Amino acid sequence: MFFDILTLFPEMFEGPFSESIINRAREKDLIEVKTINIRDYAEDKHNRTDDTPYGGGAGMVMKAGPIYRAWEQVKSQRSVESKTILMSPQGEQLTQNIVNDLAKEPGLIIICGRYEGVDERVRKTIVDREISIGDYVLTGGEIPAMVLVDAAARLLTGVLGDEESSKKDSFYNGLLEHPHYTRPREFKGLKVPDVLLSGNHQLIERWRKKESLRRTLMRREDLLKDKELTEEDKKLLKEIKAELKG
Ligand SMILES: NC(=O)c1ccc(NCc2ccccc2)nc1
Repeated sequence: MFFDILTLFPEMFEGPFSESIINRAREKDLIEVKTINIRDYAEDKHNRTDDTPYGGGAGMVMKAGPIYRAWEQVKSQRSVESKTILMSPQGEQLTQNIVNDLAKEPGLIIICGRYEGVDERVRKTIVDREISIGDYVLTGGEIPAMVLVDAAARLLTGVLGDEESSKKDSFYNGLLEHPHYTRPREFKGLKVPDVLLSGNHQLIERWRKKESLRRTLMRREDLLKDKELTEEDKKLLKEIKAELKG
């Protein structure tokens, strides 16, 4: 899978993508990450990539021309079709389901806006999907782009070793993850739950499922609404609610 990232700050990607999992994935040719500097496609003598907003008001808007020309360039260099994503606060909220979909694409072109945003003609001509990583404004779309690349790349076969499997992920089955423990058995007077030491894998799986449901009920009841619950889930939830009544 390839990620062609259109940005004014390519060097921002050096650090995060030269470390750990993403780097290993790049070395194993599982992913290719290319950054394209939008400024290289500015055409006026001042190399402008932004300008003042029509209609007045504070701030600057990214010009459509340089983004469009950078986009044409990366498009022309890829033999397979790819979706173009704009990272922006006006986008649809990124969820694991959206990441699962996007990770199936052969590649993505990701536009990182700056300033107050990008000229609307960018959306109208080349953007297939506009995505937000949350309801807050950042100085640019670069960090959201890193989030999207990280979340998608880790789902690709071979990127995570089996010790880091993404299969049982919290959002993979629509629930929050159960508590995790590792050595030592006691830390600051807090013991590991006996069931986890029992070696009884059926009991352990039941405990994990129940704790996932408990945590989801306590922290993210909204996730429970979207999930089809199995008979076992319903039974465990009944137990949890009875325990909450004390
Ligand atoms: N919440 C997000 O995903 C996000 C994305 C980008 C961003 N800032 C750059 C920008 C602002 C407006 C329009 C397009 C890009 N801030 C937050």
